[in-house]
Amino acid sequence: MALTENRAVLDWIDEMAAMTQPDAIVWIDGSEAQLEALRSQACATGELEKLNQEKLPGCYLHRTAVNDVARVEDRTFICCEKQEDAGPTNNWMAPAEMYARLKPLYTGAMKGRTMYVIPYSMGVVGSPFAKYGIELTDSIYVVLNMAIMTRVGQSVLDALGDSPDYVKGLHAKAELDPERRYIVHFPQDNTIMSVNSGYGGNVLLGKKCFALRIASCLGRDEGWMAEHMLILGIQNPAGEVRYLAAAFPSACGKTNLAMLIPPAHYQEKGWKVWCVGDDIAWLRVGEDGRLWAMNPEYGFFGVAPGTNAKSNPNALATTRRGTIFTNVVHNLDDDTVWWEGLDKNPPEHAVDWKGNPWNGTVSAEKGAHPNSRFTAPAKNCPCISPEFESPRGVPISAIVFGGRRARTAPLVYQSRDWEHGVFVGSIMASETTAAATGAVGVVRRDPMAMLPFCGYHMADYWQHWLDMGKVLGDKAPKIFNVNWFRTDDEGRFLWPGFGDNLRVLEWIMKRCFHEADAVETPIGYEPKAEDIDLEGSGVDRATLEGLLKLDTAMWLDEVNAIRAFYDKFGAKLPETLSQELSALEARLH
Ligand SMILES: Nc1nc2c(ncn2[C@@H]2O[C@H](COP(=O)(O)OP(=O)(O)OP(=O)(O)O)[C@@H](O)[C@H]2O)c(=O)[nH]1
Ligand SMILES: O=C([O-])CC(=O)C(=O)O
Ligand SMILES: [Mn+2]
Repeated sequence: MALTENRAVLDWIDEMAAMTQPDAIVWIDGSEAQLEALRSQACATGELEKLNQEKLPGCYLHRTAVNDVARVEDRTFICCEKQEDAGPTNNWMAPAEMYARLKPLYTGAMKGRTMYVIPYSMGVVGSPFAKYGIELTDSIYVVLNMAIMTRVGQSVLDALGDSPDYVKGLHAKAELDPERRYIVHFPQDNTIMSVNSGYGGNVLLGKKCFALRIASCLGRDEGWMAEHMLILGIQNPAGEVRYLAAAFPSACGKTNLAMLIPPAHYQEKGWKVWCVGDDIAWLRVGEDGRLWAMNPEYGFFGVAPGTNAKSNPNALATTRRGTIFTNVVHNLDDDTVWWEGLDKNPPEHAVDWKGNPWNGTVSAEKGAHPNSRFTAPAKNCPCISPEFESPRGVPISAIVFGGRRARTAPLVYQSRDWEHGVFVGSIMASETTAAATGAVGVVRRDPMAMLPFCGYHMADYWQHWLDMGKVLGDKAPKIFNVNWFRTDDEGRFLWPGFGDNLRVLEWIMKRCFHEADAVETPIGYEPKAEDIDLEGSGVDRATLEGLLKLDTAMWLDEVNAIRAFYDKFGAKLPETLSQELSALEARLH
């Protein structure tokens, strides 16, 4: 039975059902009883496996198809009327053409299956900043993941009332055919269509599809920003909590930074880090003129490999109940899960992510997929911020950009002002990871970590950042860039990373509150080596100085690479950014 009388919703569902032809339609009301029944059903069909309920209560394992393990950027489209509005970094097709192409793929796709109707909210239900969506899917796995990642159910429909203002999402697994896989966004229609995939980033439509690609368009039109950013609060020994938002590309450390545990001597002094969000931030100018950030999500869809009791005990603790694991190792001895980097004891009797028998003590092959994930409730996180459910979010003092750069980028630098900071974000580059299909370890430009997620022309997006800076004026957050991934000649990381990153965040926060000095360099302001606390880090002063060092020749090459990248944007490139590039070049000479 329908859970709403909203005509716009009911008519759309009728239309989608007529096309996909499901045997039944089930509305997700958000009740635990309904979700539990779906879990049992998914276990009966093998879609989920129930794990050891003593060690991992409420936890389940799922495997995707072997050719469906990451976001597919080459099959992701932005379908606005004019190609120039999608820009050179997005795949584009005219909406009418794309609708026509998709129609046969969806026609009859749910025959013999059930269509689930998931009403969901990005943000606290009823808050003025929340936005609502409805996802139609034929996958129980999607329903159960959405119920962790977003707020779902009747309350969302009640808050929506009879408004037509919601984002439509249609997902069908179809044949899981990679040749006919499409992740498509129609910004003018607030519509998302995903077909032939069952991997989270492609099918949990509230996440990248809505909260970034569609929301970035809404933000442009409505004067706010949707960003691929974690949000965290840093409590200093005086008890003050200051917030920052940080954009790193996929699999470059957002979840880890968001849940950071301070080094021992920081803890002794009273430092604490609070997690508000680990992947997406919606940022608005508050009544006080400052920039406020809220996390529209309700859970974490985190990278499993590398997560362990030392690197990220908070993330690990978060995954110990109510979590769905995808494409990790199933340890048959005690019915738990394992992944590379969890500990040094890979299980002997296990099943790998492909579903094959696997013996971790002898196998040369990885047991978990490098992009295997956990879907865990945010409330499980031991350091979840008391402001997590605050409808207005938290005030942001610093914005931090970062990526994986083996050489060029120093450990940290501060931009000269907002405009220069936008430039710093626009020139971000990072070595690619397993979070998207394609080669790993290749340097690519990933402006503001939004290359795969910006729903419109990237140069217009940069202009939007510049415009936001004008509105914020002297209340704008300070903008920084970090790089935890610099390596020595043998390819070893020079910086310990993880909890030790707080040493850098401390300097960043002090800069925002005029409590620390800096050295001016051609690329921006860097810390004096003595202003980074190294006590207990295992890093010596010489190494730190190396981490902060600039190679002018390398940066001049970088200038050329940036110019070539900027050329792609033609006349739309904001004048301010080309001026910033020339100014950087002049300072380097
Ligand atoms: N060397 C080093 N590795 C790190 C650090 N932080 C995270 N990593 C590794 O980077 C990988 C990805 O980290 P995450 O925190 O999951 O990345 P993310 O940005 O949240 O990724 P998405 O969920 O794809 O957006 C993991 O294998 C981590 O172990 C760090 O400070 N130093
Ligand atoms: O969307 C996904 O698949 C996971 C994610 O957070 C990212 O890739 O940034
Ligand atoms: Mn992400």
